[in-house]
Amino acid sequence: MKIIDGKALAAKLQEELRVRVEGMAVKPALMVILVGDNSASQVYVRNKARAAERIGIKSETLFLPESTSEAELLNLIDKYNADEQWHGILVQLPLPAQIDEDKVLLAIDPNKDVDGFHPMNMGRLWTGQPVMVPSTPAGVMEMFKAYDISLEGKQAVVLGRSNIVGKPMAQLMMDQNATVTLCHSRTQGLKAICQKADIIVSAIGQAEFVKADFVKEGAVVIDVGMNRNAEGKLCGDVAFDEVAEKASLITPVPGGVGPMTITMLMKQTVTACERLTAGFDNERVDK
Ligand SMILES: Nc1nc2c(c(=O)[nH]1)N[C@@H](CN(C=O)c1ccc(C(=O)N[C@@H](CCC(=O)O)C(=O)O)cc1)CN2
Repeated sequence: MKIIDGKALAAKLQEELRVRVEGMAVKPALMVILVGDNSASQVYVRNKARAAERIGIKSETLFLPESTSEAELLNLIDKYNADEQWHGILVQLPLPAQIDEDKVLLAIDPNKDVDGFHPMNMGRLWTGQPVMVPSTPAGVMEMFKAYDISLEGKQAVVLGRSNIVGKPMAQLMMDQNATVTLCHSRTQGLKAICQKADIIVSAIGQAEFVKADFVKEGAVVIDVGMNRNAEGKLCGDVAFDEVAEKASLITPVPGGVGPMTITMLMKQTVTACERLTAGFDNERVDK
């Protein structure tokens, strides 16, 4: 078994981005909006700001109170959509209950939607014209590339059907000619489906859900989960120690997919800047 080192790969890709940004006449700029006081989200936005700084991306984080109304947030998004100094706008999820997440994601200019969550960017991904791709699945694809994991003709299982991970993950793997089974909480015979998989990507959000008896000998196991176990320790969806004995390649948590998520967000911010400064417009299908 070999461990896929997301932290090392992220550092390498961030250094490549730093060099790319050094050569850009207009420096990319990212606006991050955090509503409320979710402690995990605070860690993530801080890590995004640090990564941006390392790469040479200008970034600002707007900390809004938990009581922020939907209208207030939508007004701010309109303001940053119109402000040419910002190439990327990101609203950290989850949002407080009074704010409709779908409305917020729809309000972000698709050209500045560095998270790739706008329905237009989702639709473009689904129809084979990706522009902005959700960072977590994009990060997993970079891991496949870096570790020479071919998806061609492989049986892949994705656990979890969220818009930000499961669905785009399945699409990206299909684009590389994998046969993908997208499983979820109502899937019957889930273990048997997993046992046939060459590649398992788990984003189900349950600590140690994927056990050794789910996994075929030699399978590749990617853990997107970010959970706390009974002792309050950060862990993924995969029972790492026992699954590692059967897998050919496996990602740890922490230090696996997480750092890649932030790196891919930075990459998309650089791309958004390049596209916007070159006058590309996502809403035109010919671009
Ligand atoms: N607007 C967005 N919101 C959320 C996204 C997203 O892509 N865009 N994804 C997640 C949170 N997330 C990024 O925002 C994220 C989660 C985890 C990590 C990470 O590096 N995890 C570390 C461990 C960190 C820790 O110690 O707690 C790791 O796995 O090594 C980065 C980004 C939901 N919201």
